[in-house]
Amino acid sequence: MSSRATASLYHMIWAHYRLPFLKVILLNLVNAAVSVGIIAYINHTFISQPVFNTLSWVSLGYFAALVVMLLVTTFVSQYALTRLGHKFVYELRTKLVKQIIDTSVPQIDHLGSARLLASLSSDIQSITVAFVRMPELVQGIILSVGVALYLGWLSLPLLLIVMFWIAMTIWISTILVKHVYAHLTELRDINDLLYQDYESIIEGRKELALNQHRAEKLYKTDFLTHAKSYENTVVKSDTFHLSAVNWSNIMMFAAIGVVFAVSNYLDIPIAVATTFSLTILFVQSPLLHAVGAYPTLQTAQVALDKIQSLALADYQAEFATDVAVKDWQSISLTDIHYRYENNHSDTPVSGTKNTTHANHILKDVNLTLRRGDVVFLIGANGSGKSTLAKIMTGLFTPTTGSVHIDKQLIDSQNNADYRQLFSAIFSDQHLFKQLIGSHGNDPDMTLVNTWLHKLNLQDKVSVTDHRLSTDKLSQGQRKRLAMLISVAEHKDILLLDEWAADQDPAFRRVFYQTLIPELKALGKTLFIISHDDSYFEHADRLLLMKEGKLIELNAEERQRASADAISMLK
Ligand SMILES: Nc1ncnc2c1ncn2[C@@H]1O[C@H](COP(=O)(O)OP(=O)(O)OP(=O)(O)O)[C@@H](O)[C@H]1O
Repeated sequence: MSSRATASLYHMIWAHYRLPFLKVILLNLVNAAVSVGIIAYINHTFISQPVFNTLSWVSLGYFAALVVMLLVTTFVSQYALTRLGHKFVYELRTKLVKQIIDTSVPQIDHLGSARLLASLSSDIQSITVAFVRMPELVQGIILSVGVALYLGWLSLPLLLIVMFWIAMTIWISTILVKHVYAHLTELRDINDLLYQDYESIIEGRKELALNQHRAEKLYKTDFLTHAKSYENTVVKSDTFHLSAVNWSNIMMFAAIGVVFAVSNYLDIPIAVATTFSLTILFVQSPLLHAVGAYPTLQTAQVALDKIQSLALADYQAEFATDVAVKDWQSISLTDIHYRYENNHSDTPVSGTKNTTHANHILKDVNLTLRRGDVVFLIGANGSGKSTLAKIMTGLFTPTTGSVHIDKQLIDSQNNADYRQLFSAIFSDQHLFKQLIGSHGNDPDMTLVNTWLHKLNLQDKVSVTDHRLSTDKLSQGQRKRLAMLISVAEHKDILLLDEWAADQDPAFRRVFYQTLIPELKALGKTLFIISHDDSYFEHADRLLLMKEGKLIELNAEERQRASADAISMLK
């Protein structure tokens, strides 16, 4: 493992938890001092006594007191480190979730839920395990240093030889551990692939149930390959880890032989050699646990690197709950171009030259939305309507061009505030069961109950403590429920992306003829993406999106669109 890579985990702990960490180190030092005290006491009182029966009850009493002190200091120091570790993990988890909330929608779309869930579950888990094992590493190191000081005081030459032996042991062990790290990094990448498989299996459950060939292919070709490769890699990783632990374990026993051989050669008293051997046996377990804990720190580092590679937004504690401009009159989109970052197709869009704008989904879009407008946006599939809706709502940032609310430019500083003006219902709407009113207050229940009836949901859904009783509804009913949630939010602008497409003809008529005027009467500005040519007359303005270009239709064109929308879209 590169020391640069590990540095960042330690750096993070040091940067944010310096004081508590120093407290933990201090507690470990006390614990190491008590441990060395016990060894010194055994050496002085038990081993170096000329005759064994000179031992008194008082000496045994002191020894028992030292053992109790060791018990207490070990517990207290480990407890302090464990608490610190879990605090670190809590803060990491809570910050990560807030960062995901604050990260731009295109970046989250790009990462996909599988990668994010892998980080939220397995990366956090890895870091937690590392912290649970960290006391062993810290205590092992501190204890070894404390014990080395005592042994150096007893016999420096013997200590130097023993240290050389242990250093050689650890050096070879580190070479083995490097392989562990390489396999752990590989394992983490395989974990991402496994999460993608889990996602496909859960999200595609209906398609897989209907097509067992696809299920078999997904299971055998993708999932089993990834699961097998995980198994192979984890076995390799564990083998190197076990080899490192066993190598260290056995070489520590061999060190006892070295101690006696060297003592014999250098004429070092047998009592000193015995103390050395006893001490090696005493530190063997903590030292080996420390060596064993090291890979978990490496896994944590891999996890931390993975979290950092998600390129999430910087952490900030606050939520953007202000509104950019309260009494706004217009929103203007000027010279907007938009290109999806992951759309690497070099194929020029038909009829266009391969200029720098060739792959742009939106091309030179200009639009002013006035307060109170009811705007319909029509256009062929894939023409860019939803993309425009996402730019209008501030969910996407235009590749070039600008968005203004009145005279104020929307930029990264005020974009989150600007978005608070909108409620939107997209095709992949997520239904939150908790109703929220304007500015995060409780919803106006009179309004909610009225709209529950208007949306004809009164027999399906009830609202208790501002919570919807269910979201297990048909697709069309779910869209109506989304409308209820939006009405309760009481935002200035409501954006509907083909909302009526899932409604039956009777309710579609209710929507265009009754609900739109009522929403307008509530003071809302409506931006509605629609294919329903028989209702275009209900719009104040009709816009047409054609291959990424936006055109506003005049009276004559609107009549043509209502009569023959298909010819207009072509
Ligand atoms: N996440 C994405 N990554 C890359 N390209 C995308 C992405 N989403 C959409 N596109 C591209 O952008 C184009 C416009 O998509 P958009 O969803 O805006 O169309 P639309 O007019 O709303 O279509 P529809 O009527 O089918 O909903 C599509 O042709 C597609 O090629």
